[in-house]
Amino acid sequence: MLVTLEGLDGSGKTTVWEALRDTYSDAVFTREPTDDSWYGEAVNRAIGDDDADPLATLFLFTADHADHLSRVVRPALDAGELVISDRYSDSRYAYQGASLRDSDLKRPMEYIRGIHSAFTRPPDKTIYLDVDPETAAARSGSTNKFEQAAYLAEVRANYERLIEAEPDRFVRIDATQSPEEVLDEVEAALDDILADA
Ligand SMILES: Nc1ncnc2c1ncn2[C@@H]1O[C@H](COP(=O)(O)OP(=O)(O)O)[C@@H](O)[C@H]1O
Ligand SMILES: Cc1cn([C@H]2C[C@H](O)[C@@H](COP(=O)(O)OP(=O)(O)O)O2)c(=O)[nH]c1=O
Repeated sequence: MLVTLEGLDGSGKTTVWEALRDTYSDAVFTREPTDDSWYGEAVNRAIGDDDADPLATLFLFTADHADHLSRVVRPALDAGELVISDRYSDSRYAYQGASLRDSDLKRPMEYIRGIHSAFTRPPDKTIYLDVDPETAAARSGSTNKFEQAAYLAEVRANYERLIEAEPDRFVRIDATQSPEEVLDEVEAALDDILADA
């Protein structure tokens, strides 16, 4: 089973993801962008470059996803493992859908979802940590171009469109709560997901 964690920078995904490793120690924990491949390194170069071309950045993230699927996700799922990924394809739809809003692409998010539909492995469930852009930007320290409140507001709107399109796949968690409360709710949601599997 593939469960993904999604949310704005600063929503608390990594904090939750780290804590879950103790509770679900048999699961395969992974993330996007990957941190163990040259594809992921190329992505992080683009993240750190304010002049990086947005369309080229989309394809770097997508290349990293293709490698992540073949090297990590599909083998683990084929072995019957529970896979928990900190960010996955919804981040591409939400973030690059926003960063390409002024491009020649008429409907960027739909274009990106179309590219992925030819090869991706959709999540079975997605836990969405919901937080307002101002809180998210304040927590993340606005350290990179993706962490600015105005941009995060567009990303959040894209996430809401994804949730509206697939309400049964998403579990919304109020991430403005304390870390302990957020983690309690995420673990309860994950237990429910696994019980229904
Ligand atoms: N529920 C929370 N309430 C307040 N601060 C939080 C919460 N969750 C995480 N943080 C803090 O916010 C910052 C970003 O958390 P992180 O888990 O890295 O978020 P993300 O991976 O979603 O960007 C960290 O300093 C973390 O300690
Ligand atoms: C996976 C992914 C991440 N991102 C962005 C979100 C983050 O700002 C940045 C790096 O992701 P990450 O290292 O997960 O940052 P954070 O832990 O703060 O969420 O890349 C995309 O724009 N598209 C993607 O497909």
